[in-house]
Amino acid sequence: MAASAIFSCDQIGLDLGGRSILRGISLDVKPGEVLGIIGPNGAGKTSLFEVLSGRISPKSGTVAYGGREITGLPLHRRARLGIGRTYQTPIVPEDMTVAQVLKAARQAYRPYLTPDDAEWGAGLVGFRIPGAMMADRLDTLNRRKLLIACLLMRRPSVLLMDEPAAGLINSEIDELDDIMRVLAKELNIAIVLIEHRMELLDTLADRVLVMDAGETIAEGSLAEILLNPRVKAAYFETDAGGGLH
Ligand SMILES: Nc1ncnc2c1ncn2[C@@H]1O[C@H](COP(=O)(O)OP(=O)(O)OP(=O)(O)O)[C@@H](O)[C@H]1O
Repeated sequence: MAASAIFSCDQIGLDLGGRSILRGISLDVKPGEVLGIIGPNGAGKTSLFEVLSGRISPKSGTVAYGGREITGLPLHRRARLGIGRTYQTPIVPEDMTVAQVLKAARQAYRPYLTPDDAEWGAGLVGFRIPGAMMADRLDTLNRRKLLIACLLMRRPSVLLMDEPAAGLINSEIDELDDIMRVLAKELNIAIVLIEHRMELLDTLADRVLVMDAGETIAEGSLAEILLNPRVKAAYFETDAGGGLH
């Protein structure tokens, strides 16, 4: 792990359903840095997030946060350390108002947070929906904003974001892009971002890691990885099937 990294994994191996899903995946991210992860469908990106967030234990390898090994720590304990995760589909509770969701997040665990904390989190993502609105009536962008606000009020130092732009139109993606830049560059949050939109990675990612079939095939700036022959092969060979994801 690089000396200044806040979060890292080393040589992660994972088997699921008797199949090898991840082999030898290592990465690290520094405060304020955005690390993009791309790769074709089935490359193992989401499985890697399962391991990084603590939902699944790897077969081999380690995960570390702030210089401390946390491989055996479950999801809720990692959240308390300051590692937040967002999912591809922004699922919000069906029977709660926006205010109730924010309150539940404030009181999910100690220390309980104040309404000011929640307001701060909501303000950072520009979430301006009245508290009385039912959360399941929100559009995709506002669902994402609400869920990110719930994480931000805890002042996380690492965010694992799985395709946060999925289901958004271009103007919304631009807004999200601005929000993420503020989180990384002004709040100094380390962000690991699964994203297949090159435009978003181009403006946001400091480095990009490319996965294919459970392995890392390239890592570097977006310009560098696009010139990499293995990346080109993975990109063009899978293009008919949807390209990089
Ligand atoms: N619970 C599971 N049991 C068995 N195999 C699984 C399980 N979860 C995922 N896989 C397999 O692991 C491989 C990696 O899947 P994963 O969803 O991590 O890839 P991905 O890169 O996120 O793909 P996508 O871009 O389509 O989301 C796939 O072949 C998938 O079928």
